[in-house]
Amino acid sequence: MREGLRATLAVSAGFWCALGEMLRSCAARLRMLGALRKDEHWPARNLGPALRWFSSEKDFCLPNPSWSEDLRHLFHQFMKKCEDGSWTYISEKEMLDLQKKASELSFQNVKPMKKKQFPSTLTRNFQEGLGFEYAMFYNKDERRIVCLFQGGPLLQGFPGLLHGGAIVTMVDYSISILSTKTIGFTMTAYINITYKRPIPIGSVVVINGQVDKIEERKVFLSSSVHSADEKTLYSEATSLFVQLNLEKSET
Ligand SMILES: CCCCCCCCCCCC(=O)SCCNC(=O)CCNC(=O)[C@H](O)C(C)(C)COP(=O)(O)OP(=O)(O)OC[C@H]1O[C@@H](n2cnc3c(N)ncnc32)[C@H](O)[C@@H]1OP(=O)(O)O
Repeated sequence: MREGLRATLAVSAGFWCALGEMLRSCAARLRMLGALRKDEHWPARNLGPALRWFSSEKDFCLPNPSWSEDLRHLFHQFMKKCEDGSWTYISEKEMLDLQKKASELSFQNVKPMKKKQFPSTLTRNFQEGLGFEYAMFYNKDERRIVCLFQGGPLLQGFPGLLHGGAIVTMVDYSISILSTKTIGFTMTAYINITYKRPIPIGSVVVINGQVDKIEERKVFLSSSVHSADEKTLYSEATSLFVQLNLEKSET
């Protein structure tokens, strides 16, 4: 009898969780689609606050209701690739740890922000589905990084298309994690990007970054941005990251 009751409660809890997830998913998709509606003046009404206060407890790299089927599909494909250890999933915690360590570095004339004022990195400051939705995977042996990226309506440039600055931001951030994981903290010295095709807002792209060459403190990288089906090459970039000379920057 008690077993039966427990099973009923478990089924019912599962049902409410699934229903809650479904409603959240619909709300996030509707919010994104509402923002994309052509007859709506931008900024769209009823979006709620567009910026979020960052919570370190949540892993924003995991699928959320605003993720499209394409993004979920690619995410699960890459999670499978992680099973043999060749690729590793980069969790939000790992990114936050890097960011925390980075915030401890001292730069000339830069006052570190107080912890309370400290939001996350640019790419995490938007509400779910409205800005940068992404997950990253790292291949240590091949010195590669893959970022699965879905850009939301707040990243609009031309109507319905992603702003080039948002694209290069995501490329830069991905390869900055790659170069940092390869030789320690680095900063972008330059990034040369060629935009070949426009990216529709809400579509999923795959950013591939790789280390081409390391010369002492210099890391040369190349990257590309493709559609999820790999048929369209949207952008290509070459860049130089320089490992921080901490002795110099601490003075
Ligand atoms: C995951 C993290 C999470 C952390 C938190 C999340 C962070 C995400 C951030 C994403 C990435 C960014 O946006 S970074 C932000 C944008 N970038 C910046 O603000 C960087 C500003 N620039 C600088 O601070 C500096 O110029 C550096 C650090 C890049 C380099 O200065 P330095 O350390 O004094 O090095 P320096 O001696 O000048 O140069 C070292 C070597 O590099 C060469 N070099 C230097 N700059 C260039 C250049 N533009 N083009 C060609 N070559 C160059 C020099 O010729 C030299 O070669 P040789 O003579 O040895 O052959």
